Amino acid sequence: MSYFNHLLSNIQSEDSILVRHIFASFSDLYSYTACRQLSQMFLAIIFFHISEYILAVAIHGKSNVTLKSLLISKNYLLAMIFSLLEYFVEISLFPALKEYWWVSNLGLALVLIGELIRKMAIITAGQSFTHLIKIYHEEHHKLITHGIYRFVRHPGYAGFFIWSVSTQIMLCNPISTIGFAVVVWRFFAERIPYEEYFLRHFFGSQYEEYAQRTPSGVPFVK
Ligand SMILES: C[S@@+](CC[C@H](N)C(=O)[O-])C[C@H]1O[C@@H](n2cnc3c(N)ncnc32)[C@H](O)[C@@H]1O
Repeated sequence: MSYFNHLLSNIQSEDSILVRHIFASFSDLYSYTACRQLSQMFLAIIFFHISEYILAVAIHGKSNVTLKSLLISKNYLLAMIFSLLEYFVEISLFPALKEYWWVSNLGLALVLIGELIRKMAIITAGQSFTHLIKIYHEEHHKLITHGIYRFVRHPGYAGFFIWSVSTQIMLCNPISTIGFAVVVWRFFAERIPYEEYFLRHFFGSQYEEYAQRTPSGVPFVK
């Protein structure tokens, strides 16, 4: 009996050494830092795209919404893949860079703020908020100047700008933080005048007055 107990305890202690060894190697590869930051990133992305689609269906009806409302383009995918590559290279070569928790947590807070601003815009504008820019005036398209649109003219874009750049701050990715800021800013700096050309056409002086008293919401875009 005592022999078996001895054998059992030997096996248990050898097992636990082995298990600890496996866990140590596993945690080297997938450290707490990487697990937490990457989980936050994937949750942020999944929540953003699925909620965009669900809101579009809820507001415009399923028959008027396509998978394009998931807002996943080829360029967007490439940017996200680049940012993950940057993350893996940096966590392997300069792991200390990912340990600036105040930076990562600030990014997380801004991701939530950006998401909230964008979703407030979509809900406030309702049917007037379409993922494709309207170039013909439809009857149900009303000028929205209340709620979050009282403070900025493009809360949907401002929210996305904050959200996308902050995903990179959250990952402590310096190159992608700058890259995302430049690319997303340029995209909106071109899109806003184009969108407003039609809004001025649809709503005339009403839009002009609104634009005069309300900032765009995207930095350095008038
Ligand atoms: C993707 S939504 C973005 C809306 C807005 N730019 C924003 O960032 O919240 C684009 C559509 O919203 C419409 N839109 C933009 N501002 C609007 C406003 N203040 N009132 C009504 N429709 C607006 C545009 O005509 C366009 O078809």
